[in-house]
Amino acid sequence: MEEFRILAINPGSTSTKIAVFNGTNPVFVRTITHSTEELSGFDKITDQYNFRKEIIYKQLEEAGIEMDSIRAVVGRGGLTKPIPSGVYEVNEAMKHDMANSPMDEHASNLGGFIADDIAKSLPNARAFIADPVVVDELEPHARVSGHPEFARKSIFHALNQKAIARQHAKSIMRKYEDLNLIVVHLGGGISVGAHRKGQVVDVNQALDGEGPFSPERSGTLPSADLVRLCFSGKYTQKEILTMIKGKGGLAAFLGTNSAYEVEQRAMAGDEYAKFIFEAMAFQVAKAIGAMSTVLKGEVDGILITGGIAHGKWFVNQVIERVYKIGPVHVYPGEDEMRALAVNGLMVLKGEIEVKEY
Ligand SMILES: Nc1ncnc2c1ncn2[C@@H]1O[C@H](COP(=O)(O)OP(=O)(O)O)[C@@H](O)[C@H]1O
Ligand SMILES: CCCC(=O)OP(=O)(O)O
Repeated sequence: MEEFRILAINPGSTSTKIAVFNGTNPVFVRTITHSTEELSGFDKITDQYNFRKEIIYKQLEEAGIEMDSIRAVVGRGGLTKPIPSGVYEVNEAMKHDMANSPMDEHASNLGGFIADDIAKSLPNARAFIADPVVVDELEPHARVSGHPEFARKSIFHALNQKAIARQHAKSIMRKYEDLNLIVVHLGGGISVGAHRKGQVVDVNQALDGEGPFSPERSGTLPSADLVRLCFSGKYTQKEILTMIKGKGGLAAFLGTNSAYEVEQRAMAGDEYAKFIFEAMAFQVAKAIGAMSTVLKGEVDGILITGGIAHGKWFVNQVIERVYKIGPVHVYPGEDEMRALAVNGLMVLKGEIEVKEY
């Protein structure tokens, strides 16, 4: 029997990832990285729409991918309203909410729009998103911030955290729903989630709120100092928001969003780069420690994933601080492309029900 062909599209803050699967078999996989410099030419992330779409079409064309046989285009989902984990067909309500999100922007928003656009240009394809960044399974206590004016939100690498957690559970012949895991995604943004029996009951708001600083984000900042800066007249609102997301973290300290470059610089003797990179590892380890208390110390595993998990030196810096909390497993890169494709495939085969947004 002929396998369904799926196109998976994953716009991240520092990359665009594209993959074509025949059934569960990847026949084309490509990652295009974007430097801070390259992206700083765009005022808003929505302005990157044509840039990212053209990259995708160019890559597919150069690879000679036969498009008409594609039956599903699955994009990484963005800033819709908070929703349960699952696969959602792209519809007008979703596109409206992504375009008018009260949250600041994120590249994953483009995933749903581009998937829809490509699917509409094909003879027999549907557009979906799967486990978008707004998957919300927080327990009630985790929603409370320090002031009733602010509620904590669940915005994180839901797709990869869940995919890696399930992959890990399978590898040890257990069910994801039976395990307590701390999953750490080290990408352009960094999220650290407490997965209790298959539910992400707490996680840092990795977009523009809190947690460790990351290649392009500031993470938690001292709040009163931030307020004073906002009212100092030195910066516009947009400039301050860009300090928090886009040009915060490594980009602010070291002028690059490439953790790979920072690691190379640190290894070549740049003491300042090494110090900042160590500080990032320190903050990641501290977040893992915090999530272990959410799980009341019952931690079956700490899973470290994302692009930066390729960097042994950084990962070791984290491990030496957290190995007493629970067994650590490293899954470098991500399983997002397969997760997107498999989710689309399961819908096409009728194995899971597609959810309506
Ligand atoms: N071999 C490596 N060693 C260290 N860091 C790496 C390596 N490969 C990629 N990275 C870093 O991973 C980060 C991107 O991670 P990724 O999960 O692809 O992010 P995103 O999807 O958010 O764009 C970048 O800072 C990149 O430099
Ligand atoms: C918005 C949370 C997900 C996230 O930060 O993704 P990237 O690391 O790809 O920017």
